[in-house]
Amino acid sequence: MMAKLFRAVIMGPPGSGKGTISERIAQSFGLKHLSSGDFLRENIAANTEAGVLAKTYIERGLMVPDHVMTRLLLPRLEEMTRHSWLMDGFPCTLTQAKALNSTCDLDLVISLNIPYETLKDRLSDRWIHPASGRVYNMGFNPPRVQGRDDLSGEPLIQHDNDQPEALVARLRHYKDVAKPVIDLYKSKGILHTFSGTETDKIWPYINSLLSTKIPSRPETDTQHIPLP
Ligand SMILES: Nc1ncnc2c1ncn2[C@@H]1O[C@H](COP(=O)(O)OP(=O)(O)OP(=O)(O)O)[C@@H](O)[C@H]1O
Ligand SMILES: O=c1ccn([C@@H]2O[C@H](COP(=O)(O)OP(=O)(O)O)[C@@H](O)[C@H]2O)c(=O)[nH]1
Repeated sequence: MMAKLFRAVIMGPPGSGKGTISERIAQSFGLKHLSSGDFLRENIAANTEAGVLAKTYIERGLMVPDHVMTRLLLPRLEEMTRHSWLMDGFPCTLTQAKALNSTCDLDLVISLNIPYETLKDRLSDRWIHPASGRVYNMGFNPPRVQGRDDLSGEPLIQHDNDQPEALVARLRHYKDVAKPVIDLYKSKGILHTFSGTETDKIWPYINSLLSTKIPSRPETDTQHIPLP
């Protein structure tokens, strides 16, 4: 008999380790790691109508409007009827959370609470492979060849909005928009918050929580796939 499907969301400010932890969860528990950022990048690369629109916001360092995000993501999530998944980067706002709520019942929400100094240090040293969204950090998980993506060998870049000058505003914005979302999930009794400065120390707690919720691996495919 197939195990019950599991739906989870991971939230946290920029640099809190959502992508890093999502990869570990995907590998350990066989959930599909869905990333709003990867999905937007794919739509931009494919020049879809929504992708072209989203690009105009992302290029200016702005969030993509709620109606564009929900129109893009919800139909894709509805198609994922046979998979357990972990969503990273969505919902970001209360409007997005309410829209997601009307589409599916979440089992669990992970919220990461990481000190500002840690976020600043990590992001000022974050290197990204733009085509895939793979992230590196020169201390924590450096690429095999400096400045190059491990799989494609293509150059890595840094985002201007990861630098300390832009970070304060991004964090303030995150706090404002995330608070009502966190309150919503708290009131539903599905919110689990993890605090700390190192993913390696937080990970065992997340791992043991998920082990109580997902008794056996629901699927064998451990690949990180962007949404179909
Ligand atoms: N749920 C969302 N709502 C609105 N805009 C979004 C959402 N998810 C992603 N975006 C947009 O896509 C961009 C890229 O997202 P992505 O999550 O890859 O990177 P990011 O902004 O560097 O986030 P983080 O620093 O948390 O990893 C964001 O900067 C934002 O403009
Ligand atoms: O314990 C950790 C976890 C993450 N990172 C790095 O911090 C940056 C932000 O992590 P991620 O992209 O996973 O965070 P997100 O923005 O998705 O929350 C990346 O360069 C990671 O390599 C780190 O240095 N130490």
